[in-house]
Amino acid sequence: MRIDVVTIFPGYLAPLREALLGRAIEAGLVEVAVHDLRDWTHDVHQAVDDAPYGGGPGMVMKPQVWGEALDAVLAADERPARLVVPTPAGRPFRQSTAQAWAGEQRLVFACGRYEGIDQRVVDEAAARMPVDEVSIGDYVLVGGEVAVLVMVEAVARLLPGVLGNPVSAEQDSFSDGLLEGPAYTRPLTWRGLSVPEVLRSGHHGAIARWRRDRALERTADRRPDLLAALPADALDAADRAF
Ligand SMILES: COc1ccc2nc(C(=O)O)sc2c1
Repeated sequence: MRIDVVTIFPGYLAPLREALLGRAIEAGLVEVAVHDLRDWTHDVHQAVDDAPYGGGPGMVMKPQVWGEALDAVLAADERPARLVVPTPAGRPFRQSTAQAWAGEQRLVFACGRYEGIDQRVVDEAAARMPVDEVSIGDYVLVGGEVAVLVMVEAVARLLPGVLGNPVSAEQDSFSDGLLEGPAYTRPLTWRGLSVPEVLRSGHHGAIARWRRDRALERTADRRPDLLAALPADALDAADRAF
């Protein structure tokens, strides 16, 4: 997969080259290119925004600059791309979104700032490629860059070879519709708190059952909406007995 990010703050995306994802890039498992939107300005002030039609607070990012930038970035690689535009007005970004995007050959992220990007940029792009306007949560950031860091990590960790243990991704929170339960490691007792006995029993069936019960318990307590959204056949008799 190739990932392109267009932004007026390229430095915001530096964390993409750290740790696990940085190693994946070095290993060639994923390609990441970050582009400075101002490279496609032509005036001395490198203007990327202007006042909104209809009035109102803040500024809107200019369509001409974005149009030239996306044309150039898309032309840099022949692989078909999905354009992703982070926005507070977007559809929710979920694990299912990350799983769907992990199958893409190419993702191009357009990071807005100010009051956002002129809508015609999205509308014009949608005539030639898939476009997703997405939000990472019910809060408002200052720009799209942090949302891109979140989404790129969520997608990249699903790509073959990126995670050391692929089973981890299969046992994530949300992968089975439930939140993950508690996890423990050594020492056996820490500040008077001990690891649940069942986890030391070596009884794999009992351990699996305990873990499932803790996941159900935590999901019911913290995200009852996820429990309600589970397909009818997702819970077996033992789950229902819990
Ligand atoms: C202007 O660009 C923005 C501003 C806020 C914002 N908030 C997001 C979110 O997902 O919460 S994406 C995003 C993009």
